[in-house]
Amino acid sequence: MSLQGKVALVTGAAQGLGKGFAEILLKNGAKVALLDINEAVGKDLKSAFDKEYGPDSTVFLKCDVKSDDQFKEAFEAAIKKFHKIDIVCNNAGIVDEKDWERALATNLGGVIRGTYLALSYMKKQNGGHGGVIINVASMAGILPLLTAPIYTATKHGVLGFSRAISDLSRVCNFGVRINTLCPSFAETAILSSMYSADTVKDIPSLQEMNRKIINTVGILDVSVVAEAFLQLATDESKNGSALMVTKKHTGDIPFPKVSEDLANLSSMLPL
Ligand SMILES: NC(=O)C1=CN([C@@H]2O[C@H](COP(=O)(O)OP(=O)(O)OC[C@H]3O[C@@H](n4cnc5c(N)ncnc54)[C@H](O)[C@@H]3O)[C@@H](O)[C@H]2O)C=CC1
Ligand SMILES: CC/C=C\C[C@H](O)[C@H](O)/C=C/C=C/C=C\C=C\C(=O)C/C=C\CCC(=O)O
Repeated sequence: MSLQGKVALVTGAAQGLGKGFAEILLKNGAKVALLDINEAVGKDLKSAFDKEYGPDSTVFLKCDVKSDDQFKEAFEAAIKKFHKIDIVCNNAGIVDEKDWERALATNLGGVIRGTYLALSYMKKQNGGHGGVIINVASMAGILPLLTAPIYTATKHGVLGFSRAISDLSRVCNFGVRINTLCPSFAETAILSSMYSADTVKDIPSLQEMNRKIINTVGILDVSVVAEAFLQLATDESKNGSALMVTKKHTGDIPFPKVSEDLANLSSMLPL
């Protein structure tokens, strides 16, 4: 699928991975609504993008993904500006092991809200013309990160929700592909939480453990994660995929699809 003339909406777009996703979309000819809770950094990014891609290629919309109202208003503003939405990337995420309800509402709640809103505008049954949703989980959505149990739980939730809703979208012919991105550690501001999160900051042995984990698995460039994101957005065979991105390789996680699950239901359940 070519991105020329397509319209994307990216949450948590002001910096880090979200900024990388927005930039690769712009480079490939899409227009992008940049949603973020951080207005100052988001507006600065919009100004930088204006110089590179022209002022009509992006819009910055202040939006807290924990708020139903703000999220809906942002979708409406994006559609008012660009007249449609083809691609939604639910990327906003935080580490907060202390205020775990905030972490849950942002990382998992934000993805659920964003996915349902995107479907309500894009699915064919509502008069939409289809599209693609990319939800950002993490390798911590597949493996347990013992130094961040809340973060791990939210990302396992993102992966489980995205797999189920993508199967639903396929079975109900919504016309919307839903894929999940599972990157390993990437070079962004969130990495500082490895040493400052409430689970680790007072426990030197856990900080040391984090250091060892990172030294072992390495840190990805944002550009590598952005390339994987681009694959999920443009490759129309990716429908219900969960793409793992590590220093060693980028590849689909071989989960069974719902049809296979149903065919094997009797062998999977203790009936
Ligand atoms: N950097 C990494 O090592 C990895 C990050 N991820 C995930 O990628 C996503 C992006 O993270 P990074 O770019 O690394 O972090 P980051 O901290 O650099 O950027 C996160 C962005 O999300 C925004 N944000 C936070 N709460 C928000 C809210 N309630 N509403 C709207 N925007 C909000 C922030 O203002 C910031 O611009 C997160 O979901 C994170 O969990 C996944 C795997 C690896
Ligand atoms: C407190 C956490 C702070 C930041 C973490 C990040 O946001 C990120 O989401 C967490 C990433 C967790 C990664 C966990 C494990 C990573 C493992 C690997 O990269 C390697 C694993 C398998 C290798 C298989 C292969 O590449 O062939």
